[in-house]
Amino acid sequence: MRLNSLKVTDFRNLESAELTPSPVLTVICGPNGQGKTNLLESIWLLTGGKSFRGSKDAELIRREAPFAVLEADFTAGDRDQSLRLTVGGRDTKRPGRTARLNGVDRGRAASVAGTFTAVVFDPNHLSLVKGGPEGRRRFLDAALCQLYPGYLTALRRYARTVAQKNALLKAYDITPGAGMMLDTFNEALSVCGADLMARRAAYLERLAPAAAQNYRDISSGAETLAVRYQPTCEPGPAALARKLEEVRSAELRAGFCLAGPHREDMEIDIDGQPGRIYGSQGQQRSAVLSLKLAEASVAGEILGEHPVMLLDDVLSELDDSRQAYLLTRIEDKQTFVTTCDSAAFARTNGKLVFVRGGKVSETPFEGAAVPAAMPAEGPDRHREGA
Ligand SMILES: Nc1ncnc2c1ncn2[C@@H]1O[C@H](COP(=O)(O)OP(=O)(O)OP(=O)(O)O)[C@@H](O)[C@H]1O
Repeated sequence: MRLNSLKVTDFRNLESAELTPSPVLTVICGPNGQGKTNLLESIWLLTGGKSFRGSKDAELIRREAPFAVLEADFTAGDRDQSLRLTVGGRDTKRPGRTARLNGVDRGRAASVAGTFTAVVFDPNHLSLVKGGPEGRRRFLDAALCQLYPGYLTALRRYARTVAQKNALLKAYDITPGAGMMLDTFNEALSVCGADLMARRAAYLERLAPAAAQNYRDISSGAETLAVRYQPTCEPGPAALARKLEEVRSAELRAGFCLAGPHREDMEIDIDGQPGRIYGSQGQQRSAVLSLKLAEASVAGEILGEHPVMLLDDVLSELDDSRQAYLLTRIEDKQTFVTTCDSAAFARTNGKLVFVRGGKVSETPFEGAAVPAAMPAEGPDRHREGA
């Protein structure tokens, strides 16, 4: 997957901006609060997904403007395509996000999901290592939903059944025929739960070695990362049914469902120790980054098209050699990195793009600090065509 050009109008603080990225690495530089993440977010929205910042559509439109427009040319497989995404305000004829793909009106932006694909790292993803199991389950489920359309349906069915079972457990003593109803719920949960577990296990079997390799590369072989699935029980509906039977009386006491995919976790060890407890900030960041890069490569293997990588503020807390890995060794996947670290500008062999006050330029803004080590603009600075 390759983004060839992007035109942004009235999106957040980007009144009118154009970007011609490198096919490999583009480093988006600028001080805090200038619009770097906004530019990255605009690329992400081309996927048809919601903002990775959890923002509402109306917040995406430049203040006082009626709507925002994103126009992109990209290559998927061997095919050049164009996508126009409009974010309409409440007062416009078409509020919300709508899309035109190759000149054809496709209605809601979500309908183009899967056409332009990207994986994003933003600092909130650090909770993948630092936070509780829920975030790790969400990571797994979000990745699986992208890969297998049926997964979302199965997940929703499972969540609905868990909610119904929880309601029953809470009112167990006053519900006629509660025992039989509980059996029925457990039977349904063991079938659809085992299905989700099988998908998660198969996905992690591919993700874990890829993430471990990425971590070795980022840390120059100095440290290891191990990612392990912690399933609720052995695979298969029969094992899950047995597990649900085992916890039956505990569930009756607790008043909610205690076993199944909604209680699982994924263990993330750095150098043999739980990363959540013992990992340093830089190690935790490297671990999340390794997982995100692995998510993209597994998606690339399964879907036959490597997603574009969007790495927001990924360099902070990383030492020089880890930064160098990101700034110079990304070789064949299109990647965008934002940074406000002016020293990073000098070290990259990617294409530099400068953002200042909502304006985007391929040359530094007047008065901007540019390190002396930075060589003059020239074709060998960029790895285009690499
Ligand atoms: N809807 C909007 N209309 C106008 N400006 C907006 C809108 N939404 C956000 N902004 C502005 O965008 C700016 C923030 O941009 P962005 O988040 O891209 O910063 P950044 O360059 O990534 O900074 P940092 O390095 O601190 O992460 C803020 O000044 C904010 O006021």
